[in-house]
Amino acid sequence: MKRCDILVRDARLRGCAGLNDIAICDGLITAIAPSLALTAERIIEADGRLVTESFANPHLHLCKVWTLTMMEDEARQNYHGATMEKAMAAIEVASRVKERYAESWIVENARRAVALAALYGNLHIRAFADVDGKARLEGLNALLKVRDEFRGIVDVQVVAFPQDGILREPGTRELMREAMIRGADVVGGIPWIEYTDKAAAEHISFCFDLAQEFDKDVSMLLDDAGDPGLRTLETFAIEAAARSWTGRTLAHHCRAMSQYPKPYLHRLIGTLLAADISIVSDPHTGPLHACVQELLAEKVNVCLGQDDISDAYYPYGRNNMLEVVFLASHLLWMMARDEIEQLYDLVTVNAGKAINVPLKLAVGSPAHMVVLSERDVLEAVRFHSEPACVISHGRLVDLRQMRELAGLRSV
Ligand SMILES: Nc1ccnc(=O)[nH]1
Repeated sequence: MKRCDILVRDARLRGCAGLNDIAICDGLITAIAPSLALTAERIIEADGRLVTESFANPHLHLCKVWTLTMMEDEARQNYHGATMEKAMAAIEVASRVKERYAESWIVENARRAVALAALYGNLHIRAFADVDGKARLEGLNALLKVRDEFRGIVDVQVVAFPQDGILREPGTRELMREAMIRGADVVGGIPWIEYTDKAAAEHISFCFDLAQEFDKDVSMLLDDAGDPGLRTLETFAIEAAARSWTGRTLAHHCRAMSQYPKPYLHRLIGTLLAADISIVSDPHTGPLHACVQELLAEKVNVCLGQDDISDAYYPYGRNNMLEVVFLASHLLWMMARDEIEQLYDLVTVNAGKAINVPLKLAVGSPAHMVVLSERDVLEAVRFHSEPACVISHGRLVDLRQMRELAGLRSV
């Protein structure tokens, strides 16, 4: 009888009647069919439980995780709000912590957050490291280290992120370039916080120059406040199309979109589709959101992110993407059965596409998957509990070790 590395028996798959076996060999899914006649190094009895591709988090400020406790009490009230003032206040409070930035403690915090991600089957993270005069390259160096530690378990894409702006902050251009030389995976940006539209356009143009020079994807936080006058998403989309950076750009937040006049929104959606831009919305750090339903209806690739874990912007979070779906389901009032299924796609297939990681439970795909404890998507979202098994790159993740690294007691 033929042999494979891992055989998952009697898995329930989304959209499939009956149960299937899944064979994994050399990191790939090699067969999916009922009752496969194979032996394996490891056999996992799914026993009718739901098995899907693993989760991805396309937006996490990983250098800031667990910095909330480093802030004074009064500053902790400044969570992200709908207004420009509140958004800027959170950035300002977070920025004070950065004077104390040191690679050593950021590594420890980030390790804990990435281990939590592994526990929840969240195996691909686009992780932002602040790159500016205060943070210097401490956060970036820390995240590069953690990326290497978790290689093969959780894939971390490190984004060089000019949190305080580029034109506003002299010296940031040089730091961004140095970050790319040191091995950052993605060029980040935040043009909406520059002082003028002209400066925002220059910010975007600088980031694309860097991305083209280093052949990297671009991820930008855009229009992150409830002001319909913020329109850097459009400038970003036009630039992406002009440079043929098709499918290589991800737009984060875009909250202002919820207040755009409808005719402008529809024109904008056309521009997004032309450049194949993905949009990630983070339900936790609301209250305003990109127009998720409208974008989905027009076939824009939308996904959901975790954004923050216990920092100036958001006090909770644990890298559990089913928890993100649970919250999004309430905030977006997407609770019909087909809508819950759609939300599940936003943290699996769509999230993977947004960060250029193919996540699909199909023959020939890399074997990144979760064996959940529940039997269907509705129950999985209801409980948003830890998967029973997590497989990354065709290998079983040691969940006991991940619990330890995450600082949780073993059960
Ligand atoms: N939610 C956010 C976290 C970090 N930086 C931001 O600008 N926003």
